[in-house]
Amino acid sequence: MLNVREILKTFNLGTINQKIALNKLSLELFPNDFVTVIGSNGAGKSTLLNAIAGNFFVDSGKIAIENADITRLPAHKRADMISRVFQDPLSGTAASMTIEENLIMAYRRGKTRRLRPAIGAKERDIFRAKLEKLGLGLENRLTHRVSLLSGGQRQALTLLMATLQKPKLLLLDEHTAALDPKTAEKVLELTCNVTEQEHLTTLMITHNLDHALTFGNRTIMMHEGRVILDIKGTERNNMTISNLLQMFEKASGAHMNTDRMILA
Ligand SMILES: Nc1ncnc2c1ncn2[C@@H]1O[C@H](COP(=O)(O)OP(=O)(O)OP(=O)(O)O)[C@@H](O)[C@H]1O
Repeated sequence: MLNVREILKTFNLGTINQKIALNKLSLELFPNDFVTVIGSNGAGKSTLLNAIAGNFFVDSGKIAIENADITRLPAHKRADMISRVFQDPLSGTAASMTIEENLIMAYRRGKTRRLRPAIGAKERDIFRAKLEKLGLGLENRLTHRVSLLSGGQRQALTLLMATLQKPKLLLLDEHTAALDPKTAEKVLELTCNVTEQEHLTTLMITHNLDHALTFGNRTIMMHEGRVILDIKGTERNNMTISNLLQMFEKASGAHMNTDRMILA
């Protein structure tokens, strides 16, 4: 599904600030994989998602989705295939627009750009049905401005918008980290529901080691721009957080060093 082959990304090449953020990293995702990504600060997790989304071109290596080489495809041309949700609940939606105006933009993504009439009754029905599944009562607030919603409601709406047109790949960049624990759990539950219902292939960065082992079917650990562990199947099912930390230390020769790590 996603095939990342030996990608290299160096920032500030030839300067005192030179940094190899991705060091010939390889990763393969299979259809319906939900992979959680953990690692120390500066391990290259966000840079990996940026490379896949096309925020920059990698220095070398190859990125393919469903066997199509996208390595040199600009970000806007990857946007039909790849959806991304960021940490900041304010970043994924347009505050001054209504819920239905936000949804229609996502719904018509990648479709012909000719002038369209206003939102139709059929589209509203689809939005109501999808919003109802979130269980947040937003189906009755289609014409409310998004600025009136809470952070959790906005992040749930962003998630819905990111998956309204089924993406080939969903990238979640610590998308619950800025929410209070209860809301974070709710948004994670919604994430699981939508990825299962839509059979999505997903990469999710998290600093919460419990979430890393609980959600999805695979966990990868990154260190210094590489994937150093890929845990799945029975090994993952039986894994405790303490095992995970031990494995990290053995594979990397370092302590997992993160200012935001949540152990449980
Ligand atoms: N645009 C950039 N310019 C220069 N250096 C960068 C840039 N983006 C990332 N880096 C550097 O690349 C390395 C990897 O950063 P990245 O943000 O991918 O790490 P991360 O694993 O997501 O870390 P964190 O858990 O702290 O968010 C870091 O040393 C970072 O300072």
